[in-house]
Formats: sequence, C-alpha cells, structure tokens
Amino acid sequence: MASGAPFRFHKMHGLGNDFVVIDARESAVAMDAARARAIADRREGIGCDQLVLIEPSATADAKITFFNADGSLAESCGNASRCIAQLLGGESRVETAGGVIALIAEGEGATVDMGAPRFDWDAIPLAYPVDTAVLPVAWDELEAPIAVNVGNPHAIFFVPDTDAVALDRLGPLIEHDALFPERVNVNVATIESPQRLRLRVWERGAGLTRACGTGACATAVAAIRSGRAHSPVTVALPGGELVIAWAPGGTIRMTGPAAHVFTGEARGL
Ligand SMILES: N[C@H](CCC[C@H](N)C(=O)O)C(=O)O
Repeated sequence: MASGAPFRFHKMHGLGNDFVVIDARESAVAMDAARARAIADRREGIGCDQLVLIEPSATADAKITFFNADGSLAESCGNASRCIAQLLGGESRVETAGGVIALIAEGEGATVDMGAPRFDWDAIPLAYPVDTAVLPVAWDELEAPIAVNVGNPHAIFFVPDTDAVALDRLGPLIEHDALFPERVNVNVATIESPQRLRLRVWERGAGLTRACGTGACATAVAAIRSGRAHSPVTVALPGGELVIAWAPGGTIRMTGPAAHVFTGEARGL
C-alpha cells in the first residue's frame, strides 16, 4: 500500500455520500490513484466514497481534484462540491477537471452552479454516434437510457420503481460497457410528480452510494428535457433530498446539505 507524509483531513459527507477532504493549499500533499485507493479503503484506510484534494489555483479560488474510491479521477462531484463550499465559506469559484463551478455556502449546506449540461454523443462520451436522448441499448429491464454529461458522464434510466431494480448487479455491467469509453455513472429514477423524483445511483469508481449530486443533476436535466418534470425538481436519494434547477440553455443549480463530521490527522497512509 502506498504511503506518504502525515496529513490533516476533514471527514465530510453530503447526504451520506462521504469524503476525505485534504486541504493542500498551504503545503503540498502527494496524491495518486494508489494512495487515494488506500485512504478510501474502509478496512485499512480512513474510508470514503471519494477523496477530495484542495490545491492553489492561478485562475480560481482553489483547484479541486476528485478521486473515486477505486483511485480513478472524476471530473466533478456534486455532493463534495457543497462540502468544499462550506470549507471555503461565503461565495467562491473553484477549478475542476469538469470546468469552473461557483459555490455559495448557505447555513448547513450550499448551492452550487454546476455549469451547463452537454448532450452530444462525443461529449458524454460514447463510443459511436447515437441519439443521446434515447440510447438503443438495454440490460434486462433497464432500457433506452438517456445520456448526459454534467462534467462527468451519466446514463439515466426511468423506471416504474427504482427500488425494485437490481442495481448492485446491473450497475457494474453498465458502468464497464464498451459503449462508455470513460465508463459511466448509472442512474435509475422513478418520477413521483412533475417536480419530484426518486433516484438510486451506481457510481463510476465507487459503486452504490447513499447519494450522488451529479447524478441528481443529470437525472433532473434528463427529466426536464424529456418533458417528464419541470424545474425546480426535488430529487429524493436514499440519503436525503436535493433541489435541482435548470432551464434549457442554462446552467444547473443544485442545493442541499453538507456535513463536516470531524477533522483528523493520518499517519502511515
Ligand atoms: N463517481 C463519480 C464522481 C462522484 C460523483 C458523486 N459522488 C457526486 O456527488 O456527484 C464519477 O466518477 O463521475
């Protein structure tokens, strides 16, 4: 297992989607896939769905790098972005691999402007040209997904009952399908009313999580764009609720809680 110099960290979560956040703006912290995996390990590490590194930026208030529990890099992470908003306080802009996002700390949570969604097949990305509004593919009862990129790639399936879907079995099959050259986050949603939907997510690089902020954004956008819902949409995830606002041609605004559980120091990881 990779190990490096001791580091301070914040243990945080957004609706149970949990993070180890390392603020490396004052002094650099070496991080790579192997070390992120070791830190994220729930038996031999600290344990988290994603590891989040805050570093100095020449163009924004900070640069944020997201590592999934498997060590893979993610371009965006909605729940962690709200936690970063709390750490930075007030209003801030941060640079991510998925673009610059705007953070507003509010009470026990935050509102994040996640930028504009993208729908072109090569922006998701997909392996070949296809209409992303209805992909001609199926995995058992999950069929005809919608693909949206909200900084990171998402496939969205609308089903009669999201709780009835064997997402632990189908999620990894879809995540690793050749149709998605950079893998994909798998969202299974049930529309409850024009402004409320229920969502479960199999996350790329992390598996089933209690909540997925970018999944909530991508699913709300897909629901609005397909006429299944209208903005703002309350997204009910296993860990709690987020409110997503979006109008075609605009950027996505996500509002929800962010919890700072404790601050610690790790040695030997
Ligand atoms: N697994 C995602 C990154 C974390 C997304 C999720 N934790 C969120 O709150 O958006 C990916 O590889 O694109």
